[in-house]
Amino acid sequence: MTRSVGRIFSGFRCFGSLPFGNPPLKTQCSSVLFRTTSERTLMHALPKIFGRKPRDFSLPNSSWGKEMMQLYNHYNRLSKETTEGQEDHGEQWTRLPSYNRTLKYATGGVYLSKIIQSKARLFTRNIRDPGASFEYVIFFRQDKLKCACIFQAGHLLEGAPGHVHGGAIATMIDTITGTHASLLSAPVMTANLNINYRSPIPLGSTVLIESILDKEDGRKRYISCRVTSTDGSKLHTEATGLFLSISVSHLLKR
Ligand SMILES: CCCCCCCC/C=C\CCCCCCCC(=O)SCCNC(=O)CCNC(=O)[C@H](O)C(C)(C)COP(=O)(O)OP(=O)(O)OC[C@H]1O[C@@H](n2cnc3c(N)ncnc32)[C@H](O)[C@@H]1OP(=O)(O)O
Repeated sequence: MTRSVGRIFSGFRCFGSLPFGNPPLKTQCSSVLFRTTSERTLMHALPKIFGRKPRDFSLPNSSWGKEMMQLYNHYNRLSKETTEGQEDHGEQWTRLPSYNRTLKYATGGVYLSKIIQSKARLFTRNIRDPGASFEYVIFFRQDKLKCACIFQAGHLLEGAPGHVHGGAIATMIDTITGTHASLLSAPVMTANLNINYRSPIPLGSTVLIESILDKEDGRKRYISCRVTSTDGSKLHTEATGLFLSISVSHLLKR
């Protein structure tokens, strides 16, 4: 089983270098199987009817506040400007789409997602109420040396009264640094995470989480991370993490 899963995963391994466009929902043979216009229309509507179109959680929704939107627009502009034919000086940013089961939308992942805990959902994307918990969007710089995440912490993430739970902050740090390491060499697992909490984050506020690649050494990726106010003036949290690239068989061990 491990070998066949490994074959499927060879598609998934490309995940880190994917252009993060739309996930491959349509079957390649659709134009052959569905000849008439009405059949084709129905076929295209089906995923919507049955809700199979994946929701991209990193797009704006009505819960996003002014600060969240301002920063989102800022990074979005930096993404668009460079794709409109300007020279790439390594400052080109790309928004990462975010699904509640990323595995499902990678090449061959639909089968793998059935084999590995089919009911599993990404921890940070499993609350439907917009704005209640983790609202975030990650952008990465094309040279992959840097990621930036805009995070708005909802009311379900309370730790100290009126402030964000340290575990929720750790979750976000693991998510950004883990995603960053995955972009460099998917799949990875967190081996070590060191966190210093410097100043509390008010519940409902928006913060900026930036990660940088410190060092690569064989299977090891060392990534550090800072959580600051959106203008960068106040340091909330800083962290360093070690991520190890793994083989898919590691995920199937019990
Ligand atoms: C996963 C797929 C990703 C797909 C891509 C998705 C894209 C984005 C989608 C959605 C975003 C979500 C992103 C979230 C990310 C979250 C990630 C997590 O939270 S993962 C859960 C928490 N982590 C664990 O449960 C690990 C438990 N630990 C282990 O499984 C193993 O210990 C592991 C894999 C970390 C290492 O085990 P070994 O057997 O492969 O390697 P050994 O031989 O032990 O170590 C190799 C080298 O690393 C050093 N090393 C290992 N652990 C270390 C440590 N803790 N500190 C320092 N060095 C360590 C060793 O000393 C050794 O070094 P020498 O080669 O001898 O120089």
